[in-house]
Amino acid sequence: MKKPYFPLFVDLSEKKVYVIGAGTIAKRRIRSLIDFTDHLTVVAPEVNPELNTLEQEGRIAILRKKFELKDIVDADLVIAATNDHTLNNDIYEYCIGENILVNVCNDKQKCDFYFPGLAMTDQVVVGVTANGTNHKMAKKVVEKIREMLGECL
Ligand SMILES: C[C@@]1(CC(=O)O)c2cc3[nH]c(cc4nc(cc5[nH]c(cc(n2)[C@H]1CCC(=O)O)[C@@](C)(CC(=O)O)[C@@H]5CCC(=O)O)C(CC(=O)O)=C4CCC(=O)O)c(CCC(=O)O)c3CC(=O)O
Ligand SMILES: NC(=O)C1=CN([C@@H]2O[C@H](COP(=O)(O)OP(=O)(O)OC[C@H]3O[C@@H](n4cnc5c(N)ncnc54)[C@H](O)[C@@H]3O)[C@@H](O)[C@H]2O)C=CC1
Repeated sequence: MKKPYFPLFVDLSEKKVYVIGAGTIAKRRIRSLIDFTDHLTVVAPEVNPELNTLEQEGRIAILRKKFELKDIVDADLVIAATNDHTLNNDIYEYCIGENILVNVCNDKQKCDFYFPGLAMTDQVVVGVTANGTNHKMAKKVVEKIREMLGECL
């Protein structure tokens, strides 16, 4: 049986994180990531309005353009979250070749790491995965943990 993924708590504060795509899925991931890095760049021609606000607040940078591989030459971590699956796959292939950690949101086989559901307070960070098998269960567990942490505050 495949072994579960280890919950490694990583210092992303100085890492260059790129999210390609700026739709529904990307927005949720960006909302999670901004608490962990000051170097988050989004590349997409169409951008969810909530992300414009984060840009105005200086919390993310946005390149409003179609993605090109040269956009991520200095990347440490990449999330491919466009609705173009061929492009997501190209991003995956490039990142694997360049040893850049990559997550492709529409294909769990193309993820160096899974994106966790997050529950956070000032003192605690909890990340939850169902090992790629059940994002609905991950969501349910996260909601329970959020309630529990809320009760402790
Ligand atoms: C494997 C994984 C890889 C990765 O890292 O991308 C992956 C993969 C996929 N997700 C899909 C769809 C959706 N995922 C969500 C939500 C979440 N997905 C998350 C993680 C992961 N998703 C990774 C580990 C999963 C695990 O732990 O088992 C969470 C935890 C974190 C986050 O994304 O922020 C977050 C819940 C927590 C939270 O909300 O707090 C919703 C919305 C919802 O559920 O409300 C939908 C819309 C559909 C719906 O509504 O059903 C599909 C499309 C196929 C399908 O529909 O099944 C795939 C592709 C595939 O499975 O191959
Ligand atoms: N939203 C959902 O609930 C689910 C989404 N998915 C998958 O997740 C992926 C993303 O879904 P959503 O966020 O809902 O899509 P969306 O349609 O909301 O957003 C797509 C984003 O990709 C960007 N994009 C398209 N072509 C691009 C290019 N050449 N360069 C840069 N950016 C480009 C668009 O500008 C847009 O910001 C898709 O592959 C979809 O199949 C799968 C299951 C559920």
